[in-house]
Amino acid sequence: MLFEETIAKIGELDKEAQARARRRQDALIKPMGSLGMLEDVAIKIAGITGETMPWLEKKAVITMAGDHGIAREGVSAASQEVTPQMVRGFLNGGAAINVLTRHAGARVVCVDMGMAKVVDDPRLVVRRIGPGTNNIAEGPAMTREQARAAVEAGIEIATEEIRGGTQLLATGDMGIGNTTPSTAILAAFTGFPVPLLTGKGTGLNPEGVQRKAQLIEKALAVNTPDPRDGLDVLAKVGGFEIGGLAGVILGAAASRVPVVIDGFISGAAAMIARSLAPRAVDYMIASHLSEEPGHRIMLTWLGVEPMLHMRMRLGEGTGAALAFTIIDAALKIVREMATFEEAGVSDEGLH
Ligand SMILES: Cc1cc2ncn([C@H]3O[C@H](COP(=O)(O)O)[C@@H](O)[C@H]3O)c2cc1C
Ligand SMILES: O=C(O)c1cccnc1
Repeated sequence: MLFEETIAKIGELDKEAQARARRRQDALIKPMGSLGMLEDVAIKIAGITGETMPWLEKKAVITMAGDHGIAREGVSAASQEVTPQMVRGFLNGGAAINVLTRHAGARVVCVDMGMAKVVDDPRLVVRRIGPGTNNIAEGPAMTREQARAAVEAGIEIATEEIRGGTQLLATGDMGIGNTTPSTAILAAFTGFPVPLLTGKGTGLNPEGVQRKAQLIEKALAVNTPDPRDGLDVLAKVGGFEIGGLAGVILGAAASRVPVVIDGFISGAAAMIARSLAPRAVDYMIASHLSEEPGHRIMLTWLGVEPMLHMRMRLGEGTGAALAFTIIDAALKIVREMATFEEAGVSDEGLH
């Protein structure tokens, strides 16, 4: 029931808080709207939290790991062994996501949603749905029950974090091969031609990208995911970490906590979340535009605008962690800037 209850709990944004936040922005000593997305994101967070001058001190990136049966078809430049190896890297603090979360004053929570191999480490949150998904070029990635269990695990993890005091969440991923199911999800929802959406991921050559696109087309033909049914899309062409991240987004939205969406894989999870609960989009903040060619189409479909253009294509939550620093800046503007009245600056002609 957690799944249905969480979806039912996702409410509208607080329009009055947003109007108050807008008025505050317009009272600050700057031309109206001149801080662009810094203004927009602060107003959005006011709508989510109900506070005109919010401050989100405790932040966490939930980085979920999973493996993919289709990795054995050679859809990635890297081998599947790298998934657990990188997870150890996250736990030991030496990966890009560790550096960027430390920089942003945030934590990383690393979750095993279903790697092929078990990593035995007490610092790892273990919510394994299975030892990697099935090969989507041959049949469904997982059962509908597993898809639901993955989403519910994500909801629980987000809810526990929030209960522990976390005020800003973000999504991150680790799973060799996972740009392939993410592209399949994007194609299933948008109907765009697969070759237009398929990118090099970790670094495939052009022939590799072409083969990857053919395998994605095959996965869609074999499985015929129903774009009106988010759980069906997740079960047929998704992944355990993608389902978990969709759950993190839904759990955050149900608790009125903003959730920063990282790159391409997190974007696919956001598409699943939106299809399950359209209002979940109101709680999403898009961090950056990935180099994956389908990412712009993905964000347009979601109806969110990325804050950063850094030519990044890593995943792990790295773009989201970087976006935390921009969100901090946006919220400091609201709290620390003087108003026209306080500073004795004339606003004649500006309002
Ligand atoms: C060393 C290494 C670290 C990573 N960290 C994130 N990814 C990223 O690359 C993978 C997706 O790309 P593809 O679909 O091409 O496999 C995911 O694990 C993603 O998180 C990495 C990939 C590698 C090789
Ligand atoms: O945009 C991303 O998140 C991404 C792109 C390529 C490989 N891994 C992640």
